[in-house]
Amino acid sequence: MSFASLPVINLKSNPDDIRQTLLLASTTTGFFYVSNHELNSLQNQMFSMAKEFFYLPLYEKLLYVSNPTSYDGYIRIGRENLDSTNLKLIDEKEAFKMRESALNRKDKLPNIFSHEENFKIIEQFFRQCYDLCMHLFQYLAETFQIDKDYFTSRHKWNQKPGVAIKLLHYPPINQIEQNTNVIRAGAHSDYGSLTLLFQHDNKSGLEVFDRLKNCWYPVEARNDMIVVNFGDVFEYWTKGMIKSTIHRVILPNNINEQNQSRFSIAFFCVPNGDTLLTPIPSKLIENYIYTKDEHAKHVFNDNDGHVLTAGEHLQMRLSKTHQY
Ligand SMILES: O=C(O)CCC(=O)C(=O)O
Ligand SMILES: [Fe+2]
Repeated sequence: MSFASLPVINLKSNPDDIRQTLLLASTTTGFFYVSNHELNSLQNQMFSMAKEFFYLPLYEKLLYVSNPTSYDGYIRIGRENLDSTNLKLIDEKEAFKMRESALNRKDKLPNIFSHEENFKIIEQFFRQCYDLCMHLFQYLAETFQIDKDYFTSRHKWNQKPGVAIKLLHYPPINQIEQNTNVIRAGAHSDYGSLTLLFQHDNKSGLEVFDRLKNCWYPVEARNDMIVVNFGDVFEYWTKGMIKSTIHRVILPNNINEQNQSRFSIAFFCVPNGDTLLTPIPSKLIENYIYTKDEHAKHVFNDNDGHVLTAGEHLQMRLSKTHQY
């Protein structure tokens, strides 16, 4: 398993192979590709919709601006800066975030998303991303020799804070003011349990950080494969055995790509809010020697003995990266 070429989980391969690759990927790179999934056409429809939204004039997008209680809605450039260790670094991206509860408040969504056909696509996309995560969780539970429903029972659909979709647009960099300290998405780990990342038009820029070698590796953008990564929750649940790998999106150095937008879509799977971030009851974890990792400072900060819940952790991380 290497960061230079991320492992691939072929969903149509045999379950033993899937379990084995999943265990290796989760404990080494924390990132892998999923091939042979069934989200291709939905994903393309989601990208068309996202483009239509981001090309609206700013004043229209601002009608749906996100707020510090829910963090849902439109996030304008500079308002979410993912590297919370470098407050001067600005993320040149705009985003639109919807939690699954947005599906119950259709009238509050921009017309592009509430329009009947598009709304159906969003619903299906939510559901299929969620089902894919649950499927991977069952394999993972088997790998760790715990109850098959251990993870899925902590991710009940329709419970707070709820899974979320984030549409992302990174504008062409010739539109960026000179002399500013910018990146497309600052270095960060994800806050939930699992993230599905859909890339588009083969636009590169995503990089993953190898803690052992202390260097960054590019992740090839593949339209046909989903990039999947583990978030902080699994790092807590497994005493650091599963890695919540740090990643970022850099500005392109290729002049062609500099003049173009980059679009991506993230699906964030998060456990139900009251889920405790205590180690899973697996023999593999019991025997695992917990080493406090310098790169997991964001995860293992001192909580004075208080056991965090997934909801508290999420809120804490969100409040550090959003400016209002
Ligand atoms: O746009 C990308 O490729 C990555 C985005 C990301 O990592 C995030 O929003 O958490
Ligand atoms: Fe991320």
